[in-house]
Amino acid sequence: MSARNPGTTFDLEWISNIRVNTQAVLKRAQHIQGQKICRNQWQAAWLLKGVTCIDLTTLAGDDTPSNVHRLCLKAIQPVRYDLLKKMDMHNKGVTTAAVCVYPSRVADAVMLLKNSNLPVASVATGFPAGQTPLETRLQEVRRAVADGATEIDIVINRTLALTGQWKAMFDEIRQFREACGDAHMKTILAVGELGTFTNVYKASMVAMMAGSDFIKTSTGKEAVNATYPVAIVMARAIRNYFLRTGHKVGFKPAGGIRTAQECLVWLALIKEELGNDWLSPHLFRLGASSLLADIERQIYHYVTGQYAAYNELPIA
Ligand SMILES: O=C[C@H](O)COP(=O)(O)O
Repeated sequence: MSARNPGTTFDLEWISNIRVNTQAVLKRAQHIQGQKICRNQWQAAWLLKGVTCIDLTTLAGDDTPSNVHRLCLKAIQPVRYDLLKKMDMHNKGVTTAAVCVYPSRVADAVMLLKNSNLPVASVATGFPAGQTPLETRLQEVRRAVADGATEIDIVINRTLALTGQWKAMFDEIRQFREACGDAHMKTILAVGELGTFTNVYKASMVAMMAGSDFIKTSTGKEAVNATYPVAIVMARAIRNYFLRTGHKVGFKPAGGIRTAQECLVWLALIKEELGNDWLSPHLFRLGASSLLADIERQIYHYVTGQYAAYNELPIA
């Protein structure tokens, strides 16, 4: 993780005159999606970079110690040994960036990962809706930290954002930040529920002023989750926050990211909008529960060159 973001005092001026140019954002997103991301020979290497940035996630009602156990084993060895060997990466300790679970499963994950360097991230603050009393949300953060989570993914209070109560939102996030103690805090904006790009920009800036170490798009439970236009808006807020304060805040798209191709687009977007410094797990995470399988499949194709022959297609 990057150096902690100490935050600033609340500065209304930073957000009061913001009007995001929707057309310009959409055009930029189209450009990034439409371009050829990288040459074929580099795809496996980029995908491996993507793997190291994944917060491997399970956030389901039927989570149990055993599926968290499997998740942790996968996080420790996300890509088959023979594939890593072909890429000469078998001795490099390739893992995902972290695992991400509900607070009740933190202790299971911590126990499984105690001999690895892998951090356990916990969602908290009434994830996904955040509609519980403030004291309950704070208590949930403290409990997850006490159980061993070193990263906390909080959700913002969308009611405050949608009613323009930015100072109140700042104050809440500040309290979450204090409750996190030494744990890093990722702040989930739930962008699909914020209505406008302008609100997304303002919420990003308020979250960073309040001391978030990362800003994250979505819980994965909203109708609309991580999209490229919204990511451009958040990346520009991160850039402006850096220019004003000198602090680099990380970015985590999450929700609905399923394919290797999407992973490559996300890496390209980060490289173009924020630069190479952000292309590391310290400043970039992909929150995903079902992305790894496709990445592993694509890496297999690229490093072995073994595509199924046409006459092997099961269409008899
Ligand atoms: O924070 C991570 C998200 O909840 C994961 O969403 P997903 O299950 O759509 O990959």
